[in-house]
Amino acid sequence: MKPLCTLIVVLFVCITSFAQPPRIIILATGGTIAGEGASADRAAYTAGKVPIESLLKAVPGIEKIAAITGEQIANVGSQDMSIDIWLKLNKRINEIFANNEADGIVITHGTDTQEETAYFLNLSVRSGKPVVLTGSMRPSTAISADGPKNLYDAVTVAANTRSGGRGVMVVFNESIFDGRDVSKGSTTKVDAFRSPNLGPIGQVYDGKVIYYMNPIRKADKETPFDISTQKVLPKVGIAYMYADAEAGAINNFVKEGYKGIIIAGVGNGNFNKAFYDAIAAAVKKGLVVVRSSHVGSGRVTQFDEVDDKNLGTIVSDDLNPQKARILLMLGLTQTSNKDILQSYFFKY
Ligand SMILES: NC(=O)C[C@H](N)C(=O)O
Repeated sequence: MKPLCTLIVVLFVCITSFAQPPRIIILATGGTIAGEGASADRAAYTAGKVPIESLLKAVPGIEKIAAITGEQIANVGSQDMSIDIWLKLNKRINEIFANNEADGIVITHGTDTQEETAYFLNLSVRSGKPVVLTGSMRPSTAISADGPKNLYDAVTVAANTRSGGRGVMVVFNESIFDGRDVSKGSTTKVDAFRSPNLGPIGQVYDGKVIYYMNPIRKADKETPFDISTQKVLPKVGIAYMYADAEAGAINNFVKEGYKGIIIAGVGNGNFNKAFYDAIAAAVKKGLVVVRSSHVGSGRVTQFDEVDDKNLGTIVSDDLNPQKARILLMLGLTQTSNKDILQSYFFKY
């Protein structure tokens, strides 16, 4: 009789836990998805106005995918995204997963800096559970606003059991992107995101999630970037190289006490003599200088036209300058050893 009772209890627990819908928490930060304008076009709209409760009301059927709760972390246009908000997001996400409050998280976010937040969280969230960012290109008050569909798709992806262990993702216009490679590729179009080195890792279509690949460059549970006690991050600036550029930005970063500089170089992370001399001086002063490129895709490789050994620079691999800045800021919270920092750029 006893084993039979145990079996019945186990079956009951299994059935009731299977019957539970996935629990998704939406962390809202603002953006055009929460944008509001006076007319049905995009003229003079303001990003980051509408609260998460109203965004959810505009998505019919979303309650059938998951048990959803919303929290307002911030309400800004993502041009005003800040390290403060990043640290707040990181803390709340790690807390949600540590306390088993949700099976997945969706973050609504402006598109301008969405790729940066996605990569920051890809490096710093201590969990393999799904974290998905989304947003929109048209404000909530515009004709054919794309926010409700993107939010529906993002929740669909976050609630899917196959979405775990793929790092932080961006879901936009029915594509699923790896948070490391994704980049904004159009200033205005609804199809705003690209993954310049990989392509999308999957698709979400009519409520179905299909994956084509699994990103391996992610930090997940083993992240070395524990920033739970961090109030600020080491300052890292970006200097943009172009024909006949002067090195004022680099010299200013040194003067202002920055700890690192990313060079948004031309081609394979190249720069002119003015940059070379300023970089050499910055490295002598102890700043970590990383060569990246503003080309938009491809790797920056070591020891080609620039002698990194002699100059004391390291390379970003295929991270664009704004993502290289994030990895260097997080890396510098752990070490200032250039070999270790370079190994981060080849690993993450
Ligand atoms: N489409 C958008 O979300 C653009 C807006 N400036 C933002 O990043 O918040």
